[in-house]
Amino acid sequence: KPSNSLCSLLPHDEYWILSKRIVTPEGVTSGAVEVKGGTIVSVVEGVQAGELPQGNVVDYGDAVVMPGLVDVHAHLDEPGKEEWEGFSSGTKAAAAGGITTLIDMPLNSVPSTVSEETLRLKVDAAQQKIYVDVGFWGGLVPENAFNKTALEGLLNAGVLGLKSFMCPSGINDFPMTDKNHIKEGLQTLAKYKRPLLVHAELQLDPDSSIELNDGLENPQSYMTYLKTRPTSMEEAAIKELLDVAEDTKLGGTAEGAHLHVVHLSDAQTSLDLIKEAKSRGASLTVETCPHYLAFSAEEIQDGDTRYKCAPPIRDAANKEKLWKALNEEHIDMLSSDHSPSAPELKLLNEGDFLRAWGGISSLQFVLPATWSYGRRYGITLNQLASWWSERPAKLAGQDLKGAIVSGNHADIVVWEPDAEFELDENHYVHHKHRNISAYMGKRLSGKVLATYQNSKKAFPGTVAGCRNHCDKAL
Ligand SMILES: NC(=O)N[C@H]1NC(=O)NC1=O
Ligand SMILES: [Zn+2]
Ligand SMILES: [Zn+2]
Repeated sequence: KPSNSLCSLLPHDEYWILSKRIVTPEGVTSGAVEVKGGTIVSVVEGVQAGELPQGNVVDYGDAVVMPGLVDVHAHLDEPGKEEWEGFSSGTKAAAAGGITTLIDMPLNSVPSTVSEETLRLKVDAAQQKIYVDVGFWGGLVPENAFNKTALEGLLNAGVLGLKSFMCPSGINDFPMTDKNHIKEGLQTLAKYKRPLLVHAELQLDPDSSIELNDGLENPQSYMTYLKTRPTSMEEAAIKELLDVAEDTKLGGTAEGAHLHVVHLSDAQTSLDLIKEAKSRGASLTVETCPHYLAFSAEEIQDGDTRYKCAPPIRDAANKEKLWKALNEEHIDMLSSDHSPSAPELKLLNEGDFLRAWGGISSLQFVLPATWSYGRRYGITLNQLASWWSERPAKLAGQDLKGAIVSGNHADIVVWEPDAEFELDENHYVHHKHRNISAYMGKRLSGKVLATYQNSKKAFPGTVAGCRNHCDKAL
């Protein structure tokens, strides 16, 4: 149930969104998207405002009309960690950033979403608070991995798939899984034709970070942190995963299940291993996140723990390779991995990279961030729609989302690629804590003008002619 403080669009059940740049799977076209009862009825090519019923038309000129973003990886932290983020602040940030569907991760809230009961707590906590569509991943943890009844209960209760960690997650009630847990979990997922999302880092030598903690190296230097999580950790995890990925092939023991590697940072051997497994027929996809594409380790200032995340942001050469892999379709999609904490845990005063919370806060800015840094690599609007909408919708099993085609949900973002803005103190940020976001202080291009979700306008809330709760809207 969405928030009832949402502002509905125009006082019409049917309306047209007009633009010279509508991004459809066939390409960019000029015309109108016809919406009725929250569904896209048609894309009318070449039509002009004057040819449509007056009053029911919003003409956006040459602003881009694109499918709303589907963020398959965000941590909203409710219930239990309301002081970190929340359904209300998080989904307002999503709407303001052009995200119309967000799939919440099973950890960082208390309790973690690892059973039917804990999923109910999530759903209850979200009631009346959400401004965009929200779905949930469940957790695959040692406790439920060999318990088919428990996993089926969780899947029957509505999680869209499962997520597991191959290294310590930093959350006590979300322990890591090994290869055997994953192999077993995939058997159940096969029956439901659902994916397993994996945080693929494997700690080879647990002692290495202790040495660094002993003060031998400067904990305020990002390079020190980088040494604690080398690319070999991603490589080792992916190597183990590839074994079980074989099971997802046609005719394999887990045919129907799907493996998805979250937030890939290493664009070299780890990516090569993924490519190989794909070519052998494994049902496998991989995502990366805007922070790996926007920033590089060399430019992170000493003590600026806003940039601490796992896996870490690597060097500039790696960043170039990530863009190349995206452009060549070896990386399938993007996600935010919005993972904020209470500001105190970022230890911004001490600037200790080894002890600060690892997680990037970015939700509201992922579209302009991808565009601002990506336009230098010649990315197209259709690529953006594919990485941010079409493929993530498919991963989450949302067949009626992710593309502007008739019959789909009217989930739409309207944005202006050439409009620039400064993320300074005057910029309205909906995240619970603006100061911990890695993008604050940056200048970005790509301004979201409006976000439509089903029969509503989710952002901005105040619309001419709307008499519905505008005071409470965004
Ligand atoms: N628990 C949690 O959100 N961890 C995330 N943070 C991060 O930087 N990487 C993650 O997996
Ligand atoms: Zn992770
Ligand atoms: Zn995450």
